[in-house]
Amino acid sequence: MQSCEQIAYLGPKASYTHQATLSAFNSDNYTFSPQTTIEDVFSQVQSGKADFGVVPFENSTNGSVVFTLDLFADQNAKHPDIVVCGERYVEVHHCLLGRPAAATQGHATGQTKAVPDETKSPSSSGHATPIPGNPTPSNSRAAPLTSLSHIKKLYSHPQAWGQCKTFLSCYLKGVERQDVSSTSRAAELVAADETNTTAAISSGIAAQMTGLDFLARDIEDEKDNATRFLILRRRSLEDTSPSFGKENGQEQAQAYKSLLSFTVSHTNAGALADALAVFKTHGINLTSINPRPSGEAPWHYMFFVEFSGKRGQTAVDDTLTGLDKVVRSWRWLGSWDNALQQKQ
Ligand SMILES: O=C(O)C(=O)C[C@]1(C(=O)O)C=C[C@@H](O)C=C1
Repeated sequence: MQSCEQIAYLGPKASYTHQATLSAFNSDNYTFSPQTTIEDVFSQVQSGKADFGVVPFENSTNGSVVFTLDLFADQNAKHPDIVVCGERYVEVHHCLLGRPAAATQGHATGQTKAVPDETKSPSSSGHATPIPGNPTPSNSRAAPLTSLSHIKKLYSHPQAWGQCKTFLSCYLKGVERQDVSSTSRAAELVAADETNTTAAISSGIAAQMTGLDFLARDIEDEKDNATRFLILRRRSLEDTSPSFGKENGQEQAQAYKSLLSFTVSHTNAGALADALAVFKTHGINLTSINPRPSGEAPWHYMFFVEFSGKRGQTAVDDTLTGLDKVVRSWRWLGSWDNALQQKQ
C-alpha cells in the first residue's frame, strides 16, 4: 500500500463531513486532513496540498449549503480548478450534547442520566411555537432526556439550526445561539466550557469523542433528514480534451450527474428561459437549480444547475455547445456517478 493521498474535509473529527469522508475513502489508504472551514477544503484542493476534498452541499430539510455554492461561484477567482467527482449521502440525526443540570451527577462518557420530572424548561410545553411560515406546528418529535433550564447558550453549525427548528422552539426558545464552523467544533467548545451552561447540536459520534452527555437525541424535524456531500478534485489536463468522458458516452444519463454555473444578461427579457430551453431541446433532465449573487453588481445572479448525464455523452456535450451561444458565461463544475442510481 503505497498511496498516501490526502483528503481534506470539514472537521474536526466526528463532523458529518467526516462521516461522509469515511464512507467515500478507506482510512487505511488515505491520509485524512481535517480543515476548519469549507473554504479551507477548497483551498487545499486548489493548491494541490490535498488530492480530494469533501464538503456539504445540500440538506433534505434545510436546502442548499450556500457557503459551498458561493465557493463554486468563486467571485475572487481563488478556486478556478475545482471540479466535483463524486457525491455521498449521510443520514443526519442531531443530538443535543452538554452536561446535565446537577453537576453532582457527573458525566460518564456517552451516558444519559434521565431526570423524567424535569424534562421541560420553564417556558416549554412540548408544543412548537407558531411562526408565520408554519402557523400550526406539530409537537417536537423528540423530548429532552433531562432538564434544559440551565442551558444559556447553544453552539452549532448554521445549517443545523434550520434542521431542528421545532425542538428548539419547544424547549430552548430564546436561548442565545452561536454559529461555529461545524457541529463537531460545537461539541469541542461545549466540552471545554466549565460553566456547564452551554450545549451543542452535534452528532452522537461527537458525544463519544468529547465525553459529553446526551441531553436529547434525534432532535431533527424530519426523521429522514439527510445531507448530500460532494467530493472535489482539481481539474486536470484530461478534462479539457475533446474526447473527455467519451469512452463510456452511451451509458444511461440517470447514472450520472453534472453541475455547471452560468450567468445571463440582466436586461434581455427571457435570457434565463433561453438558457433553460437548451437543456429541454437536448432532453436533459435538470435535478436542481440555485441562484446566488454573482458579485458583479447588486441583484445580479449566477445560476447553478445540476442535471442527469455527464460530459462525453452527446446530449450533454451538445447542451454545453448550445448554452455557450445564449449565456454570458458558463463553467462546467464536474460530472460524477449518481449515488442514488445503480448503473445498468
Ligand atoms: O457541521 C458538520 O458536522 C458538517 O459536516 C456540516 C453540515 C452542513 O454544512 O450541512 C453537515 C451536515 C449537517 O447538515 C449539518 C452541518
